[in-house]
Amino acid sequence: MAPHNDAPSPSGSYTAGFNRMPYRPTVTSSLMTGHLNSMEPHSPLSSSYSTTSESSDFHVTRPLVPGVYVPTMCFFEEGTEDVDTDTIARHAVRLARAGVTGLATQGSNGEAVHLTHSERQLVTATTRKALNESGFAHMPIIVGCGSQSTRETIQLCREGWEAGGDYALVLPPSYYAPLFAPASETVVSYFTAVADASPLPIIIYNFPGAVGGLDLSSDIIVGLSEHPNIVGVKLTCGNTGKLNRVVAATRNKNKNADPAKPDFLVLAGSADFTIQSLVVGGHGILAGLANIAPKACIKTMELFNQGKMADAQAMQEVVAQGDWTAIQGGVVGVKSGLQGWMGYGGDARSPLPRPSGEQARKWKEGFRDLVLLEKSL
Ligand SMILES: N[C@@H](CC=O)C(=O)O
Repeated sequence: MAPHNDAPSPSGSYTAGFNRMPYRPTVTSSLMTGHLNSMEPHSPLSSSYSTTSESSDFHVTRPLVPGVYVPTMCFFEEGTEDVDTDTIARHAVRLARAGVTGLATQGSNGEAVHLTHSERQLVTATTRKALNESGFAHMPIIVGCGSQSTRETIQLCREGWEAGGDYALVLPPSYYAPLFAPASETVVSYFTAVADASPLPIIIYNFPGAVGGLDLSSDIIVGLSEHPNIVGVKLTCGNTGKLNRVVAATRNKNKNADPAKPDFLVLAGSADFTIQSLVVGGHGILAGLANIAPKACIKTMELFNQGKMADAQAMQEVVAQGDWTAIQGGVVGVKSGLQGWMGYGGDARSPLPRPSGEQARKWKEGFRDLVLLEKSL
């Protein structure tokens, strides 16, 4: 896939965390609502994180580096189901203080499908503001932007940018997948069109379970990685063979690349295969379980990186067992677990069910060993 014509020359002065040429589509949309304008999500960073780019259109981007990224939960007021900005802010700061590398709003745990466009912006802007005000202005926010049409996905990317996001996590559309042109053609043209137009660099989201089984191959992902505005992938498919192929094919695109800042970030999409993905060259995780146990997820990576394999494996076993509860319970079970152990979480938006007392006890119990480990760290 040829780089887009608008890609600037290699001499560009871009300073973000991936060692590639910057990509600067022109952004003309202005969808800020009153409450977002008053929050000024970008302003606290305008000096310390500005690039010296020739284009004022280009969004300031925080480095995308290896580590643990958390798709944050979205919280709602009891009764009204209005977005609970206080809890969203508090949760973001708790995760940041635990030491995670970045957050993702509107990932699979963020109930994006339950939110209006303006609510999505409110969640992202609230998260940005909370991080900025608590000393984590450097921390990147990835915004879930996948939608069923190319047009709406681009709009969500623009709105995510306006709300203070740094990267867009994009699922392929799936509702009309049986009508897609031969093999991968429609999916490739979708990601290319979105990447061409998005002010946010794109992270491909491969989660077959969320898109009717549509599973992007390593060939497709590696091909898309050539686009200057596609900078990473989250693989929730759990296929570490694919992860290995993608890492191998996207490593060293830039011969001067800093290994701490990979050109193309390859993340495991679930905490239950953290060290398995690190073994084959992965750069970390973007995993819902870190809402419950951020320190255990970080420690698992650290032990592996320190070469303490037996300890890393022992910790991975506890993490994988906890993740089984998260996988079975989904957003309902993770919120219930948070409520049971941390005293906040509440319910998912209707029509997702409220857990019964017995179910709540089951979700809490499923996280017991993991939470005890977390509290010991
Ligand atoms: N199990 C996944 C679900 C989505 O990717 C996660 O941990 O986030």
